[in-house]
Amino acid sequence: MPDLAMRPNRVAGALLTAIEARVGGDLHGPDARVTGATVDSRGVEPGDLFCALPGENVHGARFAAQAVENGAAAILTDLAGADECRATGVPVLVSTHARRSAALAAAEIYGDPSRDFPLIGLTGTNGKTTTAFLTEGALRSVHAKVGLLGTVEMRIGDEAAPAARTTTEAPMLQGLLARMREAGVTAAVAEASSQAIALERVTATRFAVVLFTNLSHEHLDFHHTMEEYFEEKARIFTPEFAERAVVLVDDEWGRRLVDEVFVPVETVATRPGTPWADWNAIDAVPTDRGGMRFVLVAPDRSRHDVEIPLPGLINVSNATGAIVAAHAVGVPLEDAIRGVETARAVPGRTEIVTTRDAETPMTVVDYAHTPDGIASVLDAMRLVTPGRIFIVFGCDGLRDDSKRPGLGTAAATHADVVIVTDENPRTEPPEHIRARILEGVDAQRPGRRDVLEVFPRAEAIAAAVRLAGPEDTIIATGKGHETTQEIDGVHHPYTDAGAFLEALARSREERA
Ligand SMILES: CC(=O)N[C@H]1[C@@H](OP(=O)(O)OP(=O)(O)OC[C@H]2O[C@@H](n3ccc(=O)[nH]c3=O)[C@H](O)[C@@H]2O)O[C@H](CO)[C@@H](O)[C@@H]1O[C@H](C)C(=O)N[C@@H](C)C(=O)N[C@H](CCC(=O)O)C(=O)O
Ligand SMILES: Nc1ncnc2c1ncn2[C@@H]1O[C@H](COP(=O)(O)OP(=O)(O)OP(=O)(O)O)[C@@H](O)[C@H]1O
Repeated sequence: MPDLAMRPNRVAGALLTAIEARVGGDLHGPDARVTGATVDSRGVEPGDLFCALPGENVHGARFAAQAVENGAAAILTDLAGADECRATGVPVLVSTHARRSAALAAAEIYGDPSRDFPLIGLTGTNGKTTTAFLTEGALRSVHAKVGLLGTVEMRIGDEAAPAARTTTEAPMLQGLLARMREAGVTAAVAEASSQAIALERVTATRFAVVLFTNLSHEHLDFHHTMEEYFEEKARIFTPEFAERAVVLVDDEWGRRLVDEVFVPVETVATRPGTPWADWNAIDAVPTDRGGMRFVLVAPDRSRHDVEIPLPGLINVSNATGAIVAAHAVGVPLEDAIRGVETARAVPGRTEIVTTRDAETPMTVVDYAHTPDGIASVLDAMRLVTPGRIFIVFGCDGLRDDSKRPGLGTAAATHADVVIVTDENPRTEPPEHIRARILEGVDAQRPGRRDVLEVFPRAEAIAAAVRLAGPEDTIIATGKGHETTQEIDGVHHPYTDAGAFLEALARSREERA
């Protein structure tokens, strides 16, 4: 797979006075042309505007001198960073809203690339990455070169790079979009996390369509309340960001969003019991290949058969959202359906590691890390499991502590055998994280029947493999596509798929 160039090769750039006019800050120093933008001094290229932003640990202005040494032609910062940046001698643009200004400046420098091809934005608690891959498939059915930006990877046609975060910082996002335009991309899809919206990473980005998947408990360490979390997501359903919207109305938040959307909106219902919407996915049943078959009813009441290789109603929702969003940017409906049916597999999301045979269970790697995600994926696996469902999971350290009991309750409610283990504890004591999850397990299953606490994680997977029979399914959730486990600041090489394969090989040897 060829490496991905993160920026365009040719950039006209922008004058600082033009940027000042757009962002509304104060320019100190002479006018100059800047030809790129970055928030990280280590990634500065000659001619860049270095955006020195306040961080959680340190102010970016601390790195102003290093940025200038690396070739930064000018700096954008806030009042707190102004003196340190001005001491470097390059022109400094000071803005009271530096994050927002950085996004607007980057869009100006790269020539507002999101206006030059249809970009679909996806937001919601669960299903963004899966829907992004499915949407990419739908777009590919008629577009020769498609872009994708999300949690797993950033991709332009056949070139790709692993992604560090769901939604990258605005200057990199604008650079990537400009690179897409230069490379001949004619349609793209991008995940927009709620944190990214709050941190202005998608500001100055124009979405032809924004899609809302669902909302449930997540990131409340950052957003504090569900109300605030919802309001943040709702921000991109306005003319500042979007031309039109597609909203899944399976949950109360989607139904509420429809009333607050300020752009033309199409509604989508994908679950039994959801009131009839513009688009409806009905009669969903599992296929004997482990996927789902359903009927999509279009607004003109025409009926379309859809068959996807992914399990459960969650993926019926994801596939339907992808089809409707792609259709909204001009992909003919039948092409969008065929494209979703044959989309690239999504790494680490309901990904089957081994199918069941006469002796061993089916093993699955997944990325559910919210209570709703765990409940939903276990329900999805139930449809393809004649026996018991084992779940192996933990929770990341230094993230939303309040969701941990909810994870435990969801697992104890929807799985048969619950194995609590470690995920990426980071610098938190792992036993504290496990204890918080077990509080929720106990609320649902006070006697702890079929509940185990096993660590390290590979041992937990091995324990599940020892206990499960051929009719059973073992699902390890929370790490998905990740290739390391972060413990005490060290990233240890580790994959759940590798742990499964090793444990299965060992159990085969023991039986032989
Ligand atoms: C809260 C948040 O957004 N944090 C991001 C922020 O980190 P920070 O504020 O701690 O940065 P810092 O270390 O204090 O540094 C301050 C500034 O100095 C700069 N710097 C730092 C060192 C240096 O040598 N040179 C330099 O210029 C940094 O680029 C930064 O701009 O700036 C860093 C550099 O851009 C990001 O890596 C970091 O994201 C962290 C990793 C993160 O976890 N972010 C989460 C909240 C996040 O964005 N998650 C969402 C949602 C995921 C989901 O869908 O579930 C996402 O979109 O991924
Ligand atoms: N529509 C859905 N509703 C609820 N849960 C879902 C849905 N789609 C997927 N999931 C579950 O959530 C997990 C994460 O899915 P996915 O990566 O597609 O979502 P995401 O929104 O991109 O999350 P993140 O940004 O954290 O990666 C999946 O592994 C699956 O267990």
